[in-house]
Amino acid sequence: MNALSSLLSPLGVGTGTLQDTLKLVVIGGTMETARRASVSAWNGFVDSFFLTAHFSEEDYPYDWLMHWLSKQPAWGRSREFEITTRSAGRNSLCETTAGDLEDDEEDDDSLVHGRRKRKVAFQPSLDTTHTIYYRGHWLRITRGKRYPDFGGSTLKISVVARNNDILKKLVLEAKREYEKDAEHRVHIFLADTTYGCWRWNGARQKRPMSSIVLQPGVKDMLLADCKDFLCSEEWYAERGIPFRRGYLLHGVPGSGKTSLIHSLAGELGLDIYVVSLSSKGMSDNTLTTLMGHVPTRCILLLEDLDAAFTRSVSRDSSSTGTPPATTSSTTTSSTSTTAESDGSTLSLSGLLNSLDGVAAAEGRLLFATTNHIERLDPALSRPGRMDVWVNFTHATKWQAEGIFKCFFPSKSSAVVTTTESDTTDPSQKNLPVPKRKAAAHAIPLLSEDEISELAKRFAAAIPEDELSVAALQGYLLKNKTRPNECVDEVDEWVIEQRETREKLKKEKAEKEAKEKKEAEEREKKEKEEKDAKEKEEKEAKEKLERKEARLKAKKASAASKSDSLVSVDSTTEPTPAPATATPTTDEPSSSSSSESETSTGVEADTEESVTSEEESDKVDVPVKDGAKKEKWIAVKSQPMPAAATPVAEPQPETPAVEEVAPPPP
Ligand SMILES: Nc1ncnc2c1ncn2[C@@H]1O[C@H](COP(=O)(O)OP(=O)(O)OP(=O)(O)O)[C@@H](O)[C@H]1O
Repeated sequence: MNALSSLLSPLGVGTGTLQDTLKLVVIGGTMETARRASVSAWNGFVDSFFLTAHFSEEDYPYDWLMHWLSKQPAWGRSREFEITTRSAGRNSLCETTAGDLEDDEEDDDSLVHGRRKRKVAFQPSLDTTHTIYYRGHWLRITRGKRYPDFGGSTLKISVVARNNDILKKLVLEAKREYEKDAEHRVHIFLADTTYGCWRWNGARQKRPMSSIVLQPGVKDMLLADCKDFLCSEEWYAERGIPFRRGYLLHGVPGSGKTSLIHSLAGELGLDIYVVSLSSKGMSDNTLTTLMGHVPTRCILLLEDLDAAFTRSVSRDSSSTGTPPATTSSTTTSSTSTTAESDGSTLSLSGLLNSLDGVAAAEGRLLFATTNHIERLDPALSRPGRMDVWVNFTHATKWQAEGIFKCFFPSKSSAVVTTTESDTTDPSQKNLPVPKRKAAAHAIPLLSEDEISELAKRFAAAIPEDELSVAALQGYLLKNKTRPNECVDEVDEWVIEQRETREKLKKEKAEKEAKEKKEAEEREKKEKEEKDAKEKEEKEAKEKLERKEARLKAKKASAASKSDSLVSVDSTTEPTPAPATATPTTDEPSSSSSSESETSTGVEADTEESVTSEEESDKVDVPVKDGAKKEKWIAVKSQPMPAAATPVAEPQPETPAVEEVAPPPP
């Protein structure tokens, strides 16, 4: 210590200060170690005594528990919140929590500037733990993230208990409550082709069956068939028939196909899984994966089945899937290009396999809708895949009357709060339940007789099977507060509709004719261009061939020339010494050919050049002094036997390759 104090004395630090600092360090360290030890001991204790259950956002129990938790006051009293206006999970029911801001809002349905007020809700933050007392047990509940980067919530519930009975009770209770609250909603799931999974798209209010007006018996038949199917699993199993049922709803647009499916889903308490076959990235594999992940009891909806066929859904790689008569080459090429460009490689066989292949889910009700049944491949619509076919037509008079009664409930039905009414008319059975809150607009309530009378008059004015039910609905919506005027003006409206339809038809025909004309012109132009190109190519080819022929001829003539020279040299008398020096062997031909090329063209050139070369052995060459001399060519490189070439006697003045002057005549 003395040594230490002597060491520190020059620095001005006293021994006492140092000691105090050391003491603080030791005490602090000890305390931190003790804290960590106790935390880890507590965690060990928790791990050994607590039962822990994990719930993932992708599965239903998560929704049940989130819904249950949202009703627990302790969950709402959390001291760390996320404030959100968005739905956290697939169940919009779970976004409201106890203690949310809605308590202060008087009217949920009130509108601000024509928009519904946004609901603001508290949600306990991620990674915070809440303790809730439930049936004599303390539950420790933590909401966490499944993947730190990609999101996806999980729920962890721990409880001190000997067995997991308490957790089972909790999940069952949460499920019951959820189902009770979700009773009036239909959940919609959409196919995500990127990840090959289903995404929750929203929960819609159930649509009463009574609001769908179809020909008598159609709704009842469908409902009974679906119910019968859902409770016949054993019957199917005993007979070895795959437990699936398919319904094909086909017919004109706006006739209630989709609405009926929504309504049936509500009535049967099923969720709807919608897949669009023409969506981007749809392939055989994706579809098979999606179909394999459809839950057992649900409605699988393939909307606008025929639309898939305009996107080259083919049974094999070469066919388009559409009946041959309707397949134009242009359509095929354009559709296949589109399919390739957006990565859609769905084939009809892939679709069929996914519907009833080994991996296809059982227990689901398959509904397919189409506006063009004639475009469907028979394999797709055969019994076993589509067991029940329902045709939807334009509105009949019966439907017109029914829909009018739906829009203008009579005094007596307006006060009925249940969905059952005692009228004998099936279209009046299960009239839509009156809204909980009075509508902003005042609908004059007429007596039942008055409404019946008006409905009959309305139906009489509607032409049979000419206008869609959706169109009638549009007209009634426009006149929802004026039942009498609505009927008075309906004749006028029908005329208007006809005129509009005619106009649209005419415009469409004109547009089509214009497009056709343009297409023809384009085709003609393309053909002309193609012909011109072909002609050009042909000419170029011919020119090339002629050139090649000329070259060949040149070569041949050169060869024959040298041969003939050799033979001439060897047989003729020796030539006297040349008068003038001559250029090399090819000089005469090249000069004459170039001359002819410029003057007479290619053919003349070829002939002339050949002729000139042929004649070049012996040409009358005008000599300066006017005397005509014969032109002789000798090739130096040609070895000539000494005995046979007396003319080749080397002359001292004669160059090696030269034009020799023939002997004077
Ligand atoms: N038979 C009907 N009964 C009641 N409402 C109908 C009926 N038909 C059509 N509608 C109304 O018309 C609108 C369009 O109906 P929906 O979408 O069901 O027709 P769709 O046949 O599926 O048409 P698309 O073939 O174009 O998809 C909806 O708002 C629906 O309320």
